[in-house]
This record gives sequence, structure tokens and C-alpha cells, in this order.
Amino acid sequence: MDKLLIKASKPLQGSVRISGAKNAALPILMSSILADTTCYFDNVPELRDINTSLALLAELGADAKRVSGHSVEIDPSSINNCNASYDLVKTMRASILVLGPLLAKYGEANVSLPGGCAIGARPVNLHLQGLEKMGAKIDVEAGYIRAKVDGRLKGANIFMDMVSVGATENLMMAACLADGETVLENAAREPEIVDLANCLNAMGAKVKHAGSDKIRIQGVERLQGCRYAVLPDRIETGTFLIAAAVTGGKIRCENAAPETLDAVLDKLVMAGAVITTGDDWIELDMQGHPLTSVNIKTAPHPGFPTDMQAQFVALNCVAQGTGVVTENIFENRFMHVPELQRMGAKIDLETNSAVCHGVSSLKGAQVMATDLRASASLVIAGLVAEGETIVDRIYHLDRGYEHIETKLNGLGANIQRIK
Ligand SMILES: CC(=O)N[C@H]1[C@@H](OP(=O)(O)OP(=O)(O)OC[C@H]2O[C@@H](n3ccc(=O)[nH]c3=O)[C@H](O)[C@@H]2O)O[C@H](CO)[C@@H](O)[C@@H]1O
Ligand SMILES: C=C(OP(=O)(O)O)C(=O)O
Repeated sequence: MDKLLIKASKPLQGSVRISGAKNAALPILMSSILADTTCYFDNVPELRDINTSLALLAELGADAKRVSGHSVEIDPSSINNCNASYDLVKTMRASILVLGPLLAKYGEANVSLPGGCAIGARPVNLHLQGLEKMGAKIDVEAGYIRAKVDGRLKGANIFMDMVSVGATENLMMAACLADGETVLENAAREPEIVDLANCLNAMGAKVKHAGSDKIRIQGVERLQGCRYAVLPDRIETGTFLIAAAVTGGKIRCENAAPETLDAVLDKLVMAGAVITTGDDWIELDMQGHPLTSVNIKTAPHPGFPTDMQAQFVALNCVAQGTGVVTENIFENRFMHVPELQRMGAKIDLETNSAVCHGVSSLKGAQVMATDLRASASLVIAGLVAEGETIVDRIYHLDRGYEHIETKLNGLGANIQRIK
């Protein structure tokens, strides 16, 4: 199993190209199921989750392939199977996003339940209740969601009693081919939802007000393939900015989307960074500025993203003062804390808050990656720890960060992938 060997880094310097967003690319790939003809997607990151999605679409019968580095071509016209098997679904929760499109286009879907995972139980009740409201009959048996509808799904008014990114995406995709209008209330407002809506509209869908908490979708009979480029990854961007901040460096993220990162950039400024932005770039300068702890409370967009929580815990570990990080989205998303403690971090866990007391230095250690963003926080800590840090189980990182060690080394880090 691959590991990362990280040596203490000098201040990061230079520029790094941000990849397409994993969390936008995944639903966008799944949306191709709805189209009659070939979809061409650009700025698709090279990630394990993207390969899993292509394998899943191929299992359904689509002709799904990467045609060059960041471009993917999916011809859905050969789909002849509506079963998403446990073997693929268990490796990637976003597989649940085939449910809405398969049901809307083919009238049936059998999708393995994704199960619990490291960061929390992550139930799918909102996805199922919304589809039932649109006329689907759903049974959950033997670990599979078995969904059917006679004819087309029917447009419906759906109020989701929690804000869910995945449920909003699944229901928005299903509603595109439903008969009549669907209104999604208390919808998630993440930039990735807007990106998916833009892609669906490029296929001929009629989705309005994505990015607000009330999305209106007028169903159409057919959708066609399109060409669409995925939004830049705001979480990858934020992760690199923090890596530069903790090393006291100065970096520029190119091909970024600053407008998607307001909450994160505000916290970086509070931590002492000088941030400058342009249309598609963000520069962070931490040279000569002391790093100060920040308080964080995660919340649905436009609040502070849970996917940046672990990285800010790492920042607080080496900042001046005490910062309290409160996780409000997932019930078990502090698995990085014991690993950071092994590196000398002073953190007290109090229910859903991590109280981080900054220390002047961390010590390199052998640590275990437990989930995607927890892994990123260990890499950040490794950059500033004395000596060597070995991060084990980095398959989590490869799920969501494209060539992370190559990109960080391009900024002056010293990271090796070892067996
Ligand atoms: C591929 C992708 O885009 N993943 C992102 C997506 O995950 P995902 O879409 O799975 O996360 P959700 O927004 O659905 O989850 C938010 C909260 O709602 C709960 N919930 C969700 C659905 C449901 O039917 N019932 C229910 O109770 C979840 O357990 C969680 O506590 O949004 C999360 C929250 O921003 C991010 O951390 C993930 O990176
Ligand atoms: C939790 C994440 O992803 P997923 O929903 O794919 O598990 C993440 O991107 O941080």
C-alpha cells in the first residue's frame, strides 16, 4: 500500500494549477445517464473516484472513457442495465447519484446502499423520500435500493428537512425528465449544485434558481449530450492555500474560482494571510505574518465547508493562540485529531468541537490517513513537522486530490510516494 514520506518544508513558493472539482465532476458524470447522445466533459480531474464513476457507468452499459488527460466522453445510448453493484458502490458514496437519473430515464434502478463510512452514518432517506414523492415505488432489501416507476416520474413539491448536497443533486437530475414542475425546497446551495444545473441546462434541461434554497425544474421529455467543463475544485484550492500558510510561504492558485471560497478566504485573512484574487486566481502571502488561530463552525454553503475543517484543525495546531473548530455536518469527522496528537498537537475534543492550542512545532511521526480530508490535514502537518512524517493509507487522498505530492513538490515541498 502506498504511503507518503514527508520532510519538513521550506516556505512554499510559486504557482499551482487547480484541478476540476471532484464534487462537481461526480454528479456531472452521472448526469450523462439522462442524455440520449454523447456527453463530452472537460476539466475532469484524474482521481480514483472519477475512475470508479467511469467503471460504474460502464457497468450500466454506457461507453464511458477518458479521451485525454482531463477530458471524458460518455455515450449513454448503450445503457442496458440498471444495477449498480455493491462492489463499486462501497468504494464511493457518490455512486448513489445514479439512482435519480436511472429511475427518470429507464423507470427502474437497483442501487446498492452505500453504507456507513468513516465520517458518519450518512443515510439516504432524503433521496428516497423525494423520489417517492415523484411517484417512485421504493423497497430497500438485501442491502439494495430497488426503485421503479410506471411511466414517467411526476413533478412534485419536495421539502427536504435537512440540507443535503447529494439529495438535492439526485432529485434535481430526476426532475429534469419528470412530467411537470418540481420545486426543491431547503435545497443545498453549494457551487457544485450550480455547476450541475448549468451542465443539465446545457443538455436541454430547464433548471432555475440553482444556488438558492428553492430550485425549480420544469421536466422535459428528452435531454441531449453536451460539452461541459467542470468548475475548479474549491477544496483543493483551500488545501493548497493552508499548506502555504502554515509554511509561511507565498503561492498563487491558477485556474481557481475565488467566488466559491468566501468563507475559507475570510478565515485565512483572520489567520494572518494577505489574500489577493483575480477572475481565476488566488494568491496567498504569509511571509513575515504570524499565523493566528481561528474559530471555525462548519455549515452548509455559504457557511464554512465541512470538507475544509480538518485542514484548519492542522493550521490551528501550529498557530498562535487557541482556536475552536466545531463540526456541525458529520457526527464523526475528527479522526485526524488522534493522528495529529501523535505528532505533538495539543487538541482537546469536546463533543463536536476540537479545541486546538497552538504549539511552536510538531514532530514527524508515522500516521494513518482515515478519510480524504483527514489525510490532507496530516500532509499539511507533515510539511511543518520536524523530521519525517509517514502518512499511511493514502488511497483516501488519491480519491480526491490529483497528484498531490507532485503539485506540492512543485511549490518546494519534499514529499515522496513510497511503497
Ligand atoms: C460527492 C460529494 O459531493 N460529497 C460531498 C457531499 O456529500 P453528501 O452529499 O453525501 O452530503 P450531504 O450534504 O447529503 O450530507 C449532509 C448531512 O445530511 C445528512 N443526510 C444526508 C442525506 C440524507 O438523505 N439524509 C441525511 O440525514 C448527512 O448524514 C449529513 O449529516 O456534501 C458533503 C457536505 O457538504 C461534503 O462533505 C461531501 O464532500
Ligand atoms: C467527504 C467527501 O467526499 P465523499 O462525499 O465523496 O465521501 C469529501 O470530498 O471530503
